[in-house]
Amino acid sequence: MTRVKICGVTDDEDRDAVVAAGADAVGVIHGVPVDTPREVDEATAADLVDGVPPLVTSVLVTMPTTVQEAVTRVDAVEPDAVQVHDGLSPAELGALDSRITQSIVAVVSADAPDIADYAAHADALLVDSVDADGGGGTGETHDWERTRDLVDSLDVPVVLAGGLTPENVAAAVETVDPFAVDVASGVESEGGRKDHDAVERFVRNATRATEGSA
Ligand SMILES: O=C(O)c1ccccc1N[C@@H]1O[C@H](COP(=O)(O)O)[C@@H](O)[C@H]1O
Repeated sequence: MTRVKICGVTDDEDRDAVVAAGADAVGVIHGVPVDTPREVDEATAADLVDGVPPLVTSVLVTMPTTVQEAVTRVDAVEPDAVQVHDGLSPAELGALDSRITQSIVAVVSADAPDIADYAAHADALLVDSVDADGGGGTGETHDWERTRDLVDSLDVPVVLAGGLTPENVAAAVETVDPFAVDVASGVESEGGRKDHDAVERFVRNATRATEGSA
């Protein structure tokens, strides 16, 4: 069954709507050196994570430049998992793993040369359409067939992200058969605000596609 993560909530109302829609995971973005309306400050990130109920996974999405920076953010926000975009090498992810109890989701571009190295040092891989600054939230899709190959060849869970919407998520699930799908800008009414109807449709369409392929 393909799970669903909705990323980039910025207030309690959107977080609660994402949970009510049936998402498996909620992403909070903090500590990213890119210009995005979805980033929140440390205190807001910690409050949003604190309000995620049991049995739903809270994910801190961040772009640290050092292991210590990642540890400091994880300790402050206390998520269930940390999603690391850019900045850390596979070996540094291994070092991070020894210093935190949270699961690590490593973000890679579908055409990166060192995907297997990241897979060896992470609990899951998130394959995204990464921009020139290493950030996500691009709203762009990538070659889903390449990600399907990763699903078939790697042992770690693979999360599909990049340009997903309520309209294309069913086709994405059918093509890639990922462990989970992840969306940020594709379910917004404006930058940083979730469209609750779109969130519900995204979760429903991803779930129905999963049931159809079972
Ligand atoms: O969403 C952002 O602004 C962002 C900024 C920096 C790093 C990661 C970010 N988001 C992640 O990118 C994926 C894909 O986003 P989209 O659906 O294409 O808009 C998103 O799921 C976040 O995990």
